Amino acid sequence: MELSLQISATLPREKLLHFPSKCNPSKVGVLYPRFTKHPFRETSFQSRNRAIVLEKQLSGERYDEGERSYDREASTSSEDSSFLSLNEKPDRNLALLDDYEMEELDYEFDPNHKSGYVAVLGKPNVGKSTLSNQMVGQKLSIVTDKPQTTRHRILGICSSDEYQMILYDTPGVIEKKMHMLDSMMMKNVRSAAINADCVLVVVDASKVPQKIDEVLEEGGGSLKEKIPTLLVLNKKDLIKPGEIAKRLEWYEKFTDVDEVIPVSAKYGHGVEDVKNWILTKLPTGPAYYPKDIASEHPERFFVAEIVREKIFMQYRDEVPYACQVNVVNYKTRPTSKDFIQVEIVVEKNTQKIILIGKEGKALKLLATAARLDIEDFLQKKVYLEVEVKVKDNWRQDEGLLKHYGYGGQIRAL
Ligand SMILES: Nc1nc2c(ncn2[C@@H]2O[C@H](COP(=O)(O)OP(=O)(O)OP(=O)(O)O)[C@@H](O)[C@H]2O)c(=O)[nH]1
Repeated sequence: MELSLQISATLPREKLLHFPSKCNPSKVGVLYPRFTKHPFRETSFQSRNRAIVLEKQLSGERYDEGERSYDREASTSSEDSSFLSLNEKPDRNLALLDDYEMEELDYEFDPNHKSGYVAVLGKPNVGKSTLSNQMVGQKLSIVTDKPQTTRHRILGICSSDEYQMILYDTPGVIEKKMHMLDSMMMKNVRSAAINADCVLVVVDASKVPQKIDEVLEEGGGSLKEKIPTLLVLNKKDLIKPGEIAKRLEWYEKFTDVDEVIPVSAKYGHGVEDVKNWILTKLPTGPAYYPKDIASEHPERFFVAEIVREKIFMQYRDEVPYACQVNVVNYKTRPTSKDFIQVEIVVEKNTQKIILIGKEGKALKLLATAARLDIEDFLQKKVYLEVEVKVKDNWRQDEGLLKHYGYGGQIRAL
């Protein structure tokens, strides 16, 4: 029989001060509030294409392949509007505005404006998410002290008046692929570098230096042209200055990268140098996305990620890795708190029992910690309901994995 327990997140904030000793809340900063992305907002290239297609449809004129991509999107979106593709890099030309749009949007064309895609690669736990979050200026990827917490490519957007960098924070490159989930995650890593204008390979400075061939191979080995590559020597705060110089020398000598920059992503040291290096590699061109958005992912994606982060903080060993978090219902209610229903899928009943805890206490603690962060992120009060379900071997089930968003698409509605 399917055992099920629903918990609403109503523990008072004070109770949260008593986290179990194994989790360290200070490791996870809350930086959500500046997020301004609306999930259904069109990007400039989408709106431009929509205008062209509609205009040509009205006049009976044929439209070309590039333009038709909007049309296809429009026709599939009515049947399957709940999915958002993460694989395609938009055509740079489509981001260009015509004279009419420039006037309409009061847009001044800057011929020196730079824009492009940056893939952030590296082994698990080296600090890729921390670096990406620092660059974007807010927390988009979950950061924990456990390896392999990032499961999706997170598209973070870092804009200023002069540039727009689109960052793909990827799951760490893993050698042993234990589950189909691992293989599907690696597939996403591969396509990240294929789409990139430059690549950052992040390594942990506190560890013995290692060749990065495998990381580069997973990240885009089949590419004919070499993409400009920066080696980011992260966690420099953990070693002595003399050691940093030795590591730097080793990586310059034994890897085929264009430059090595030591940083401490956690404390923001050297992050500006990384940005400056990227700027020298990005082509000139207009912004791909409106300047005020920080991610292409919809809010519900981040809600699920926040719950997942809290699971990593609160539970031990294999349990967090066996959890999949899905937002199954998300209702915005203008006159009361938003209603969010989340399911946590685990593989075994024993994991479910651990998640729920004695008299449901552990799940209640988890739900409350998640609710507080979700409220910070959304900047409004929510009613959060959390349910735990068992789905045998979900990490090996291709159909389920695609449904959960590991096939390059995520649910947007
Ligand atoms: N001391 C120190 N710790 C850091 C630094 N950057 C990241 N960390 C810590 O390293 C751990 C892993 O960081 P993440 O950013 O989650 O690493 P990741 O490479 O994205 O990990 P995966 O999700 O496994 O791919 C966290 O505990 C971070 O706080 C740094 O510059 N200095």
